[in-house]
Amino acid sequence: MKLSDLIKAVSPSLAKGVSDQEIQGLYYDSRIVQPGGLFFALKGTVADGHRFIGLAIERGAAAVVVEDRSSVPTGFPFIQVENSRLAMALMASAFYRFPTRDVPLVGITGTNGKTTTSYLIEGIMAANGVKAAVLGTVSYRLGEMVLPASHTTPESTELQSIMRTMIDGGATGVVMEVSSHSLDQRRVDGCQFDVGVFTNLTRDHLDFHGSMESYLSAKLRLFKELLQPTSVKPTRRAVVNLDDEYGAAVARESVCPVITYSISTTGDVHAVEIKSSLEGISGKLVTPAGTIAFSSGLVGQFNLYNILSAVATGYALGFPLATISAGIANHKKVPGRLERVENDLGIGVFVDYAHTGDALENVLQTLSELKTNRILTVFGCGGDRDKGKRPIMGEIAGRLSDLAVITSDNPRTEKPEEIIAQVRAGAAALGIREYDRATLGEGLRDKGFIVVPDRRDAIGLTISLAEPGDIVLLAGKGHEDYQIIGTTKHHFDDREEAAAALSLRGGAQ
Ligand SMILES: CC(=O)N[C@H]1[C@@H](OP(=O)(O)OP(=O)(O)OC[C@H]2O[C@@H](n3ccc(=O)[nH]c3=O)[C@H](O)[C@@H]2O)O[C@H](CO)[C@@H](O)[C@@H]1O[C@H](C)C(=O)N[C@@H](C)C(=O)N[C@H](CCC(=O)O)C(=O)O
Ligand SMILES: Nc1ncnc2c1ncn2[C@@H]1O[C@H](COP(=O)(O)OP(=O)(O)OP(=O)(O)O)[C@@H](O)[C@H]1O
Ligand SMILES: N[C@H](CCC[C@H](N)C(=O)O)C(=O)O
Ligand SMILES: [Mg+2]
Repeated sequence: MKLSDLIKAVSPSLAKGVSDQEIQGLYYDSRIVQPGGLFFALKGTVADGHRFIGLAIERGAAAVVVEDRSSVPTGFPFIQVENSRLAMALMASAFYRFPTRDVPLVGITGTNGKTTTSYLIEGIMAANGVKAAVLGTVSYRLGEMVLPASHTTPESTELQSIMRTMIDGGATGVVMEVSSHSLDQRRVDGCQFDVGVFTNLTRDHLDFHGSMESYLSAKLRLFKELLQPTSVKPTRRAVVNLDDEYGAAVARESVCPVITYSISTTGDVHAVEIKSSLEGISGKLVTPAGTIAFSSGLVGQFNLYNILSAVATGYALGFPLATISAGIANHKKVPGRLERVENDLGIGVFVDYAHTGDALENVLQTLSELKTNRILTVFGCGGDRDKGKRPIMGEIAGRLSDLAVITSDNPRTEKPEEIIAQVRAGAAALGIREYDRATLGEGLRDKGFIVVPDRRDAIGLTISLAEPGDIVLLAGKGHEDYQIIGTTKHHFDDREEAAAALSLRGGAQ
């Protein structure tokens, strides 16, 4: 695409040397620039991309997009903009021929439930003959075409490129998770959403956002700015969880019509006659278009919320009720979300991605309502992430489990023992018993917790202790097949570790 065409996507404050040069690709990392590329200088949290302009030019960049032109060599073509990330998102959309103009696009934001909701919406779309590309934490996927996910929401250049590839490859719809980081960093500003979904807002990522207010305002961008009607998509909808503390604010701030959902009758979409067990949830869905029965293999009240958000989205997209209900029944299994590790020992082993206080509380609450015996929880907190959630998660795991096993979860560049000490403080403050291996060897007599820093060891120990009827929850890593220590990813999969520990007892299936 010619630079003179690409520049039309933005309103530069100044541009020099822009002509018909053919742009071969878009780059924000100087280290991978190819000849003929357009380099965006981004001011990051660690480095300032403007420092790497010289390097990008050496590697053959044809022009640069900058916020500050002082580091551009005299005579080199540049485009100066107020916000390089925003310019990159808009130009990426144009470069890849506006992928989201022609297909329905659903964006889901919120602290928890995005991945699960995206899989449910994929199922509803499929029941309506729409083949959806699903982009999020687990992978970037279109049917059998699966790309590994670097981020929950990729950077705009990757995002637009992936969507273009998937649409050309047969996608007729796109469902994507929209993380708060991506809203803050303008990764999705080149997207034309049809529906924006708000699931909930609870504590997470305060290392990045600083406060709940700024975390909320990042999420609100989707509803206040990105759902403005345009000539291409004049009818847009917001789908909002009215039961969440911040739901009313999101509904009030939305610039398009809002469809609310709730587990009480206050929501435009709600559910009645609910039956819930370890096998799943069933009942009736009430929508402005009528009422219909539903049944799902998903477990727990939090998943009822995910079902309601997906149903409200199906309704917002104008799908018939019967297809919505069929889609809910047939959705693709969500990897690592209350995923059962089968065994012959009568132990309920579940791998789950709960890595926030709210998620952990929800999943443990759900399991404790459904349990027949004890709950043993293995969990940790990620390094280089929100430190404040650590004691909170320690307290929740200690309070809602018979035994909480505190271990490591992606320590990254932090010292595992320091992370663990912060988690431990929350459990210890409950005044429950702290075990060590020797005292635990005598049996789990009282409710308590134990620190086992090595995750493999922690899983092995916990499974060796479990009795028939117990529930073992392995929380925090879900679908992840790695443990990040320092900056290196080592293969590690909770599901494989659990199966190995079960087979030591002769119980793996
Ligand atoms: C905190 C955060 O979101 N960081 C993202 C951010 O990096 P940054 O601002 O720190 O970048 P930086 O290192 O300061 O560098 C600034 C610029 O200089 C460039 N550079 C740097 C070095 C060099 O030699 N040459 C060069 O050009 C960099 O490519 C970058 O463009 O911009 C980068 C480029 O887009 C992202 O890859 C990076 O994601 C990092 C890897 C990350 O871990 N992000 C996580 C926290 C994240 O985004 N998570 C969310 C959601 C999680 C959830 O909801 O659970 C997600 O959507 O995945
Ligand atoms: N609606 C919900 N409310 C609260 N907790 C939930 C909800 N749905 C799922 N959870 C819990 O949160 C965990 C993560 O769920 P899911 O992956 O769907 O959320 P997510 O928003 O995509 O998370 P992430 O931001 O990390 O990608 C689940 O494993 C479960 O424990
Ligand atoms: N996308 C989230 C996932 C956290 C999962 C947990 N296993 C951890 O590493 O903290 C993040 O990067 O904060
Ligand atoms: Mg997710």
